[in-house]
Amino acid sequence: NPRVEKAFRAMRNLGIPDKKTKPVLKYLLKLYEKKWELIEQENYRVLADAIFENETEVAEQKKKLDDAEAAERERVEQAERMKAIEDETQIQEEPEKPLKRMRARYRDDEASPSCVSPNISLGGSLPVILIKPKDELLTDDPLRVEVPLDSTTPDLEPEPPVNTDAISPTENGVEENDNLIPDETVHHIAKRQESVANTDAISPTVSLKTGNDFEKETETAREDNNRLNSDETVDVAKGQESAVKTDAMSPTVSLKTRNDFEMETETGREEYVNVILDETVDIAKGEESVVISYINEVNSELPPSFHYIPRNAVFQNAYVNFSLARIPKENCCSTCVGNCLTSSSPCQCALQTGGEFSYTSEGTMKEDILDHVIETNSDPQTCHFSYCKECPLEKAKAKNEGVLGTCKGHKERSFIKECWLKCGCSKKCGNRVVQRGIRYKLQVFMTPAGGKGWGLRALEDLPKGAFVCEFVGEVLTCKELYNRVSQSDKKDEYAYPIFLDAEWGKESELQEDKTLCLDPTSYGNVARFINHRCFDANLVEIPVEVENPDRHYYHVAFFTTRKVKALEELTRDYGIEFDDNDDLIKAFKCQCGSAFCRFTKGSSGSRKRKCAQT
Ligand SMILES: C[S@@+](CC[C@H](N)C(=O)[O-])C[C@H]1O[C@@H](n2cnc3c(N)ncnc32)[C@H](O)[C@@H]1O
Repeated sequence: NPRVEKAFRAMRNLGIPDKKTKPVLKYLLKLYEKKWELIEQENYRVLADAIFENETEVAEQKKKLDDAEAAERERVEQAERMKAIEDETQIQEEPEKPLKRMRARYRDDEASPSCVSPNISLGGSLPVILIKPKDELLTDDPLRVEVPLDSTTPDLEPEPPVNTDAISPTENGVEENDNLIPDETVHHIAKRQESVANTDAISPTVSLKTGNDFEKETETAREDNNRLNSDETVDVAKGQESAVKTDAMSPTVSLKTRNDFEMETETGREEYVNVILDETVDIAKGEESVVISYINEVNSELPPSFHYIPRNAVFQNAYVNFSLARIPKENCCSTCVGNCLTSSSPCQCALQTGGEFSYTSEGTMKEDILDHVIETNSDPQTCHFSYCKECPLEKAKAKNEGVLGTCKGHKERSFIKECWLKCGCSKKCGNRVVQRGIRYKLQVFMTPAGGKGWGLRALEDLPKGAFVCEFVGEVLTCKELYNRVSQSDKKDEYAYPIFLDAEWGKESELQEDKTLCLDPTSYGNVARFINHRCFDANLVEIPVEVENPDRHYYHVAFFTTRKVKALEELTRDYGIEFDDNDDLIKAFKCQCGSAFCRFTKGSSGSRKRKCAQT
């Protein structure tokens, strides 16, 4: 059946192996009474969501069953111990004769054959514990019954045999390479527990609905995600606690609860159990609110080793000081309640950015603000630069080269100012987007052969102005970065750092510990996989002020410059100049494919480079 094959192919493209797709597809076909169009719409979204949700639910059930098994084993062992004690005690309670016999035996062996104290009395009535045969069910949970998939769902449309050659290399990679991984601390393969913890936030109580209901629900959940819930005002934690998780919850539909399943056919249960057995791969090791999978359909390479961190971490000498005292009153909206975006007049935080919030109520960046940033990036004439008297970058280079070069200029940037701790609003306030973390499903994937190595893409369509992820790494001083890179024998493998240089040129005396950059090479997040594209990249980096009014340190966030389709590679302009041999990290041979590629056309000067850096 070509429709079955198409569905498998669509799921493979999302990194979902056929063996996971098969049971859920069967289930949905049955549920939707073979109305394929409900499954096929939005590029098989119902199917993909059901697989993701099913995995979580099933993993939880598996854990419960494992716990029940362990408890049962413990009960059995306890029963055996009690039985042994009872036997011993009965011996002691026998009349004189056997007791004497025992004494005589002790004397002979000069050691007690038993550790039972003569004082122990069990009162004669031990509980009766039935020991079940080993292969019997240890719980009465029908989900334990594992039946081969092939014997299920007689009413599924006939399928063509699955081509095992075409099975996703991810699946093979996981199974075959799992035990080759030497270090548990690296991110390669998240263990099942991590994925369970990570998807905790997904409600198991939502049932699958038919087509329209499903769409409505998805839509509503997405809106809920982005809009303020009016009840927040009564939430003492202002949504900072569990809401952090639910915030980021994927607005999709879960498979049924166990009870629902019990009411289903035998088939439903069998499929449910079979999905348990698959490992989930999460590059983020459960650190994000969404699972970040990886897939390699090109070769057998695994993603590079690094420590996944969801937030920046200071390496050593960088001066990054967050304290409530350092945030002046006028930099926060302490009297606000709920959602600042819905207030009739701009709050203090909005006043920091000209009285206007940067975000829409849907959680995307406002189009005019975004367009302005994109325009200034692409048009060198509109860029404004400030120049350092003694540029920290040049000073750091001079340590190696002995000559102090002149500052090439630092672009003046438009900042986003988000609400933070000292603000009165809720965590769900519409002016808190970047700090709530990744919410779209992302995937690390191997770009086509001979290309750019690993890249990043989304598994769902993204609107224009969507926040994709932050650029997270170690916070280093320029000096530390230069020392680190110049001493490294793997200069080519450096993930491009970002300099937090928005204020550098404005200060006459810039302290060394305040000239900062972010290096994601060893400690970073998913942004370290974003490849470069000259000028017309679909992501733009925007500085975000969150917890610190001091612009020596800020966050760097990536937003989409236009609508981006699911599976399209996400790219950013690194701002490198390909003919600049002066750079510490050597430029690569650019394969971005852009009509404006600076590598193929020859680099056109430092101003363009600085513009592209945002
Ligand atoms: C920040 S990493 C991006 C992730 C990287 N592709 C990987 O496999 O880990 C930067 C490296 O990716 C490669 N890269 C990024 N953009 C590229 C492009 N447009 N053309 C060729 N290689 C690129 C270069 O090797 C570069 O040093």
